[in-house]
Amino acid sequence: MTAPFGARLADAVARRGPLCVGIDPHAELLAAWGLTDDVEGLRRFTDAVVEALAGTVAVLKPQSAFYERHGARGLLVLEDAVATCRAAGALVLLDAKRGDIGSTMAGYADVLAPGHPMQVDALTVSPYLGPGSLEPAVRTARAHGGGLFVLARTSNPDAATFQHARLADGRTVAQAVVDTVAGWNDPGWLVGDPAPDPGAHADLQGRWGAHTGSFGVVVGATLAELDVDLDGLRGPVLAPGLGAQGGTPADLRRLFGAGRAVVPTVSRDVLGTGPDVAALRGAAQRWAAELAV
Ligand SMILES: O=C(O)c1cc(=O)[nH]c(=O)n1[C@@H]1O[C@H](COP(=O)(O)O)[C@@H](O)[C@H]1O
Repeated sequence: MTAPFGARLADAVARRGPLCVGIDPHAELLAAWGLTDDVEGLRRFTDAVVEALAGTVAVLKPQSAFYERHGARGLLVLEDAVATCRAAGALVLLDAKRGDIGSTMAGYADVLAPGHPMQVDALTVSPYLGPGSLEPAVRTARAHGGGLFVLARTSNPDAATFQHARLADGRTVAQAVVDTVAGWNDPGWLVGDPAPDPGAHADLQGRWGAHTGSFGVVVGATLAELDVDLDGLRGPVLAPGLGAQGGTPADLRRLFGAGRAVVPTVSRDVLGTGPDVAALRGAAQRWAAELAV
């Protein structure tokens, strides 16, 4: 059986460092690389990023939107890239921000299961329909060693409009999302589900301490201050918003300090250095080095 995602992530980070690079083939980037905005351009862009980074970066995060906009043939490009990345030792986090009623969510979550033509290691999901709506995805993830990253406090400027709304108990929506995900990282959650063996990867837990759960949250690196309490999460934090959205390594340190399992993710700031494969690799290495300070 595949090891739990949290353990596999801790392992990948121990070997390759925590950086995640997003594969976001924007039309503007295709043009900047001298490529056509079609499936051929998409494939050449993706191949270059995968060649540059799949052997060195811990996590690659393809943005589904930019493949879907090219139709079924765009998804074939994504499918090939996912398989190549995983074969090269990178974890693949599919950024599709899925979220629907539970019965439909089960279908979306199949992307974490063996036999799916595009099986990935983890998926971004939206909690807008309520905690129960995501439970089928939690079950699938648990059964197959997959992971979920749930949008909690996102990097976009107006995120707080909804995410700072308060529940009857006084918590913000963002905090309620974090607390829900923390519950999923408790192996006792969902009695009867196959729980990860907490002893199997004890050797990997040194670096990230107890933060090796398979269920993480998204918290932007662009926040003025950390306005959610992550102490009980026991899982990873995906931190987007670096580079193009203004977030810096110093912001990451200011917001999250040390001792948390933070996966910083950068897309355009790395991708903009292409199409040269060495330049892409160099940009990712520069980010990794700055983040390590
Ligand atoms: O889930 C995400 O990855 C995500 C969450 C969030 O709060 N903000 C955010 O920018 N993202 C994604 O992260 C990527 C950021 O891209 P860059 O701004 O180019 O680094 C995009 O694919 C976004 O969809």
